[in-house]
Amino acid sequence: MIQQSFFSESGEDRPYVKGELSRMIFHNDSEHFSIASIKVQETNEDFKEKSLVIKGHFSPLEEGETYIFFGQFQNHKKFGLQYEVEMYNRVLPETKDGLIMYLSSDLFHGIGKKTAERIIDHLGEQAISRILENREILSEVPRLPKEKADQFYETLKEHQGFEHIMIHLSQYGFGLKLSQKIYEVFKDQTLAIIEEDPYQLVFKVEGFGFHRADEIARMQNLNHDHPTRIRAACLYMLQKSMSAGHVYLPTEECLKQVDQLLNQGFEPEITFEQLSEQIIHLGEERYVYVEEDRIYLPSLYFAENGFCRHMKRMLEEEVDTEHTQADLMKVIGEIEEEESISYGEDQFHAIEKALHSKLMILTGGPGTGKTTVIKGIIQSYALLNDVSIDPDDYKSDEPFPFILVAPTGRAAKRMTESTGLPASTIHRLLGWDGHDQFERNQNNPLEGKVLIVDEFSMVDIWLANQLFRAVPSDMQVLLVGDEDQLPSVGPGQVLADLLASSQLPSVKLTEVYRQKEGSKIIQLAHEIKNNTCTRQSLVKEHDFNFIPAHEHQLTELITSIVKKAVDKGIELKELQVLAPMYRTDVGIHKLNAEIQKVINPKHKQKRDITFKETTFRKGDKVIQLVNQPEDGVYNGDIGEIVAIFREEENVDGVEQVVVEYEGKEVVYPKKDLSNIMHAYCTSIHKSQGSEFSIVILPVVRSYRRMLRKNLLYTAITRSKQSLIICGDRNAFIEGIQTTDTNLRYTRLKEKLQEETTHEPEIEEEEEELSPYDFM
Ligand SMILES: Nc1ncnc2c1ncn2[C@@H]1O[C@H](COP(=O)(O)OP(=O)(O)OP(=O)(O)O)[C@@H](O)[C@H]1O
Repeated sequence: MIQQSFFSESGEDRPYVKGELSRMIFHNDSEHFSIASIKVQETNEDFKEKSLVIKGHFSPLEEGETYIFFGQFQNHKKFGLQYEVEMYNRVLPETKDGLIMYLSSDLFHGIGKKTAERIIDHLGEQAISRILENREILSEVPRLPKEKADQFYETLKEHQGFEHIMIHLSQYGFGLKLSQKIYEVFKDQTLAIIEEDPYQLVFKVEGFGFHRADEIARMQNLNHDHPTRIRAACLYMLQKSMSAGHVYLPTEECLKQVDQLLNQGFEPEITFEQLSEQIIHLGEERYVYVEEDRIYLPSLYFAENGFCRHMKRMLEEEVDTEHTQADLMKVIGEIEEEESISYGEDQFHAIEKALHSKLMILTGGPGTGKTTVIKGIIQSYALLNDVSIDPDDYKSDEPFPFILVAPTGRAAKRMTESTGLPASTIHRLLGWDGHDQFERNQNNPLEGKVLIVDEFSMVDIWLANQLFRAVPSDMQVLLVGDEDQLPSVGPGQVLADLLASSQLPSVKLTEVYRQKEGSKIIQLAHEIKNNTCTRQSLVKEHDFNFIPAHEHQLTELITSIVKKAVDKGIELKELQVLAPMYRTDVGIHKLNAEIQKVINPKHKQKRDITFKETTFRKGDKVIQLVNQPEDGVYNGDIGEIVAIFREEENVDGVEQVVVEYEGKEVVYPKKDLSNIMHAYCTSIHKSQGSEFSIVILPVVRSYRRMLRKNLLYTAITRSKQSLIICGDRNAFIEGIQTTDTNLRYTRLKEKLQEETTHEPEIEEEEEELSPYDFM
């Protein structure tokens, strides 16, 4: 019995170990991760032992069966030598007699020795792989009734199909993990589908890119004008545009981009008619929604229309108040006395308007009193409606009337600190499951009287729709934000569109109160906002300094500033270097590496671990890069590495890094270290919603492509006490004079202004993909 190779070049030269599976030790369904032990029969590796533990991403294998495993040895400190499997193959009998014995075994009910002989006689020694590729050939076997043939095929597929498919997929260069994912979608149709139309991978397998499918198609000599190639390209372009913040693509733009993508180096060119025809087809199949001259991915189409409908629903309602203007004046007077404050005219107006509006937007730059107004609204509402603002006064089944939320954990924390009331992230409020389900929706709406959303500029169209799906019509909502900050990372520019539509009551606070306390940072922010900032504005003050530096001096300058601050006892979490780009000579990666060298250098008593090109060390400041709700950490959270464990020091037998995020510890097995990076320097985009005592901001010419007013404004407004800008004054001034021309394609403003909203043709619940699936 030796291995039957289904494919001639399945890697005879590759290192392998062949053996009988003696025991499955472990299997994790969601990760498709298995550990098993085998009795070794043969190997081309330098290994003389009789048994071996193998591990990798494969489904449970059958005990007693023989397999050939391709992979590599790993020396596990605790468990010794193990084999990490990259690919495997069940060993089938190769001789005719062996095959007959196998097919007539108990495994295949109703196939006796005679039938097995006939199968091999007619289909040859490659019978198994031939049948798996095309079940119809079983009809060539005489005296094999269809029913029996079907049953035989099903059993064969169950036992051989999966592995057969996995081997085939590995030949396309897919790893076991991706192959599993593909198999889960197409099951036994996998190979047929990929061979006929690899672009189905783009449609059906989450995250599968167009270019990869295109490569497979090329290997299969598929025509460059194959209809699904055109459709997949269109879908790909829409997904790409969504990552750039667009909610839709104008048809013409989409056609242009698809044309560029598809016609590179191909003759004859795919015509405009062919492209249009396939877009119509995509629309019919509901992979896209075409609305006039706009093309949407379905989830964004529903989000934009849904959000717009919710806005209109809220605006149709009146606020049910019985209090008079005199009542309001009285309670505001009481609050002013208690808080020793005298509200400015626009602040008073904001409080009054919010109390009378179902839905209102409050905007304003730093220090204009947005938080002061939020507190004023809550206090006035409580006094006028005779409700308590102490959560402890409410029984567990009695909802607290005020719901305070923000898009990020840090912004929510700041809200709690400034108002003294509980605040959470929007995701948590809505009971997000970490994928695409939200516990709260129109069938299970939020409970409370007043919803206040801070940092609303960071909320994308998709989250905005999810939030308002859960807002009942009798709730009052206040959206708070600063329109001059960067738009949301996700698609849309919801706050800007709402303001531009002029359909919602809004109040803009302009008078700066914190400036009165002598803050140059706030003054600078407002000068940038009002386009009045000049070189003269950049003079040194007690909380601000612009240190000129050439590009080649920058890294050294920044590391020395950080070092001095740390030596003075300033905590790392209070100090943040912010930069716009990752990969230049003075980019985020380089700055992180250099600062680490100075602040947390290699030390024999400090453990470290290297993952890809990064060395993480105990004491390093790190940032979480993805949402990990199961561990309570989210994209943008900053923490510190507090421990590094070796394989032999923990029950999981893998190297681990422990990061502490404000009192909460999260353990990362080595393979998950791509979820974090150093955070001595972070991107300005990631800093949205956070504040730091000290901000150090490098601004140099090589960042030019990124330097924009809203980006620099966002960076500057992150600093609370001290702002140090290092670099080139001219680059800075040019940056703040450059407005973002990368306009986002959204239709929200116009839709809000239209009297009726386009009704989706199918229910929102039918959505399958969310924009986050592509990000
Ligand atoms: N009417 C007022 N009279 C006196 N001080 C005020 C007034 N309004 C606000 N302030 C003070 O100005 C400072 C900034 O106010 P607040 O924190 O409410 O502004 P903000 O817009 O929320 O600022 P940021 O966006 O920077 O957090 C606070 O110290 C606050 O107490």
